[in-house]
Amino acid sequence: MGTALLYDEEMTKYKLLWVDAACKIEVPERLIVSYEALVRSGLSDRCISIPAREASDSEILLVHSELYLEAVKKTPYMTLEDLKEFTLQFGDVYFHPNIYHCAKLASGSALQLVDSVMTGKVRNGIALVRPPGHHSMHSAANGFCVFNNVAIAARYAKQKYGVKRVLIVDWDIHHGQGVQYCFEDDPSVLYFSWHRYEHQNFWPNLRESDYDSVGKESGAGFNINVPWNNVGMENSDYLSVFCHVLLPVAYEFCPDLVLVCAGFDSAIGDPEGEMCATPDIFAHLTHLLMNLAGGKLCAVLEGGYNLTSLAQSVCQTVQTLLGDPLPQLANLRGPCKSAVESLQCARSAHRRYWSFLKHATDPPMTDISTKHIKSAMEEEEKTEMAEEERCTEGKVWPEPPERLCPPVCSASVLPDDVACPDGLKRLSSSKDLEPLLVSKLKNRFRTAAVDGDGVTTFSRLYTLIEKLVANEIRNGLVLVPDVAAVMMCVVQDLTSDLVKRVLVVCVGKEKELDYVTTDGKVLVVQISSEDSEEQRSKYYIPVCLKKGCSDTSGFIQAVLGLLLPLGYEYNPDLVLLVRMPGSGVVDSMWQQLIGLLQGFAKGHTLVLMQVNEKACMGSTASALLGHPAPPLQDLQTPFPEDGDALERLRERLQADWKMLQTTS
Ligand SMILES: NCCCNCCCCCC(O)(O)C(F)(F)F
Ligand SMILES: [Zn+2]
Repeated sequence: MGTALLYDEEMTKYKLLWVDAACKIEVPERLIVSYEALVRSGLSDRCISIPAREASDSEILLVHSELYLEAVKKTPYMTLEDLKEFTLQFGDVYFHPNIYHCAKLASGSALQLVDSVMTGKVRNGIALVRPPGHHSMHSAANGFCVFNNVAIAARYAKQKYGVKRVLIVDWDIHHGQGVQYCFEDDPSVLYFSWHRYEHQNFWPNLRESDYDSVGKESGAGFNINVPWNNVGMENSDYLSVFCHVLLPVAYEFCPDLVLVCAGFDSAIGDPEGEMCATPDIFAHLTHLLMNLAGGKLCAVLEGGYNLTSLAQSVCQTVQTLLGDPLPQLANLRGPCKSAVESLQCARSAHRRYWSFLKHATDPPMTDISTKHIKSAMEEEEKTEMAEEERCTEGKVWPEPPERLCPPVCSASVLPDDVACPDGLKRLSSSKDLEPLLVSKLKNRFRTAAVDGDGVTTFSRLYTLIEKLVANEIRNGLVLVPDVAAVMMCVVQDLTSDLVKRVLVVCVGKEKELDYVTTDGKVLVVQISSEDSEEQRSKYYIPVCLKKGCSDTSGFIQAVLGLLLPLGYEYNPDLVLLVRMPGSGVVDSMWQQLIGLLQGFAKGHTLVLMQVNEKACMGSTASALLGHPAPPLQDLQTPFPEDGDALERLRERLQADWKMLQTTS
């Protein structure tokens, strides 16, 4: 299934008609450069074009009052003076004779996108719209917004398709207070927003944008605010909040539909955000949401005012929606102190509502009243920091790297008597191994793993790895008689010259890994039921789940809160996913894991499985081919000892691995 693209040039046909410093950045070119970048890069041709339509009155009334709608209806007939007068009653927004028409098209586009996804016409999609929506309220326009496009879409999806749970992720740099007000008492809509806040010194300067606004009445726990109290946030800060706040809650919430308030003013170069995250971060933010709700994801444009970073960010988002390999994010150095404080506050504010956050620790007590003093000091500190160090609009950043699709998506190396799963390309050709390597294999493994056909298996396996590294193949599946033996061998010899860093994810445990490299060329994360007595090295991380890998709650918590942050920081060139026989891992969890690991090493994942587990080859192949993983159903509360152990493990490791930091 494809990716929908909604765009109508009619939505470029309104603009600011008078002088207003607050509104001058919201220009038609925002939409034009975004769409043109998609056309120039060939991405628009790969999307399924869906026409925009006007939202009807009843659809707009799902969120807004009749009073407000009737008032806006009059604006097309207003004189310039009337429009100015009408605008005065609202904040940081402007009206234009054609904005009502465009606002209906913007909301209608979001609804068209929901229809296309919910009817299965497409898997996911994006609507490039203006005016944006997330600030507009029941009876008020605000912050360039007239109708709340995403809030209307959420209500529409529930009403028309009986969607039970909607997740709204708002990565725009401003707080979508309109969305928060709309759903704050509604447990069926989980609203997550991060936003520049600076202790209430940044627009819209609302006390209720802080982390302690968690929702009201039955909606308590379903509103998550992560305030950024400094500018200059980077990729590490964004990913840390996804791994340690949003994703654990999102997986526990288990939404049927994901809507994204896709504002790109949170990218580097934007005059509003003044952040430093690069456009390719949106490739990963999108990817991390794509295994929720069976892949049903609707992104709707909100803000974004630096036309260069906006266009790049839109392309990065669309390329991920299309399933292209992800760019490697280099030198993630962990969240800054202010970000750790924000994420720790958000986690502790939500600890009582989400079992996946149960072990969050409280931030050191700094009562709110001292906050403005602190921020003044930080302000002082920042100005001391050389001005050019901070991100300003003049900031330059590298073009996002090209994300080439290898000619072959998924290859397999299987024993001759095992049928190849649909969609996988069987690798039979294999160049002969150097005799030296064969003899090394032979004398290292006297087991059957390296008898006659064993050498064939090895030579095919090495060929597969060479093709992965050469980006001729994206990922692969290998079935062998003895997984543990082959893994040891592959890892030892692999890191010779072929790849610089291998992330080995070992699911289940047969026996102690009797080697551990300490040079950092291999990072092993082993998830199993047995505790490993001692902590070997920074590069061997055993995660123990009391009930073993069949405990999906514990497993997904370890993946989100430990494996993902580690993987991002380690930034491997190859991921070796080893499924030990009898691990007991649940199929949907296995597919989720493969899906999430695609975020590393440009998707170069090599799955190693034992021949006697060939029954799960089908679901493995499906995940490797990029099909969305099935939702993790009815997740139980994780076992307290596992939650505690994970928290302790993070605290112990965070000195070496900055991305594990959740406590300041
Ligand atoms: N220096 C100019 C001050 C501007 N203050 C208003 C900012 C509005 C932001 C709107 C947005 O970006 O959140 C949306 F997504 F809605 F478009
Ligand atoms: Zn914004």
